[in-house]
Amino acid sequence: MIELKDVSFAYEKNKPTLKHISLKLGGDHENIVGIIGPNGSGKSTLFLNLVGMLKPSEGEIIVDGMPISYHKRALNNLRKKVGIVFQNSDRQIFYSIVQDDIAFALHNLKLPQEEIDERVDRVLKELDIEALRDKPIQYLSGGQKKRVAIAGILVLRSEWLLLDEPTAGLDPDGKRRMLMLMKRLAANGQKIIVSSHDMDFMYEICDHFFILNDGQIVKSGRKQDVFLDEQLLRDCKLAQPWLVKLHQKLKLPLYANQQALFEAQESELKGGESK
Ligand SMILES: Nc1ncnc2c1ncn2[C@@H]1O[C@H](COP(=O)(O)OP(=O)(O)OP(=O)(O)O)[C@@H](O)[C@H]1O
Repeated sequence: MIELKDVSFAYEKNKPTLKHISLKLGGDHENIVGIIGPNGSGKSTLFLNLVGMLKPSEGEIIVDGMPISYHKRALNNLRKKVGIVFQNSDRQIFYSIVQDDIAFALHNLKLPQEEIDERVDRVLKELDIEALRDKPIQYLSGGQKKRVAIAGILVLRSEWLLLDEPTAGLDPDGKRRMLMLMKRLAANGQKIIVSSHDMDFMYEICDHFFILNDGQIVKSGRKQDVFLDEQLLRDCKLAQPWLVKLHQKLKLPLYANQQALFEAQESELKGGESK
């Protein structure tokens, strides 16, 4: 469980970017938590506070019952628990060849070579990037770099995975793969915190949401709690997912994902045919 207690953060004195945030992450049935909010609302700043790269100006962050300690060794231990994939993949790629980059943090942890090889092999397969194994990173596309950056964090097998805009720059197939990967990880018990401006993606993947606006949490809850309030979404410059629009404008049931909608329509069509 990660708990924020009255956390504020300011890059510049007296101009807080995060304002008195109190929340709990990692409750039952909340494997994938979404942080949504307009540009500049503080999502990335919140993520950097969660991994100890920024320190709250006020309040504290408690991970598994212990307040984050900002000493070097404590922060190294925290990174084993909470991994982050930045919005900009270049920020976390250090080595020139894909497999060396993915193995980098594992060498730092001084794991035996055999285990490093096994973990790297597995993650290359999982992300379907085995063909990139020996490629120089400078020749990869943006979407490929994103997958390498994610691989470099997944190998650490941290309990928490923070994904800042994981679908930015991905084509529709890349987005679909990301969705499947996150579902697979969550089904295996991985706790994920994700932020994205793609509301259809977030609606489908997240179990629980926090809306951040101007550094404050203005709403939290499940899909139906946060996405049915049109006025709130407008105030926070957020789009309504298409499944929510179908529900509100066409009075269809509120489907959790497009598969549920298609299955329901299909069985209705079949029912009509058999009459
Ligand atoms: N290193 C920094 N120094 C000073 N101000 C910063 C710094 N990084 C971010 N900010 C400011 O903090 C505010 C929140 O930025 P942040 O990147 O956390 O927002 P965000 O919600 O992630 O935005 P986006 O959706 O555009 O990624 C913005 O006003 C931004 O200009």
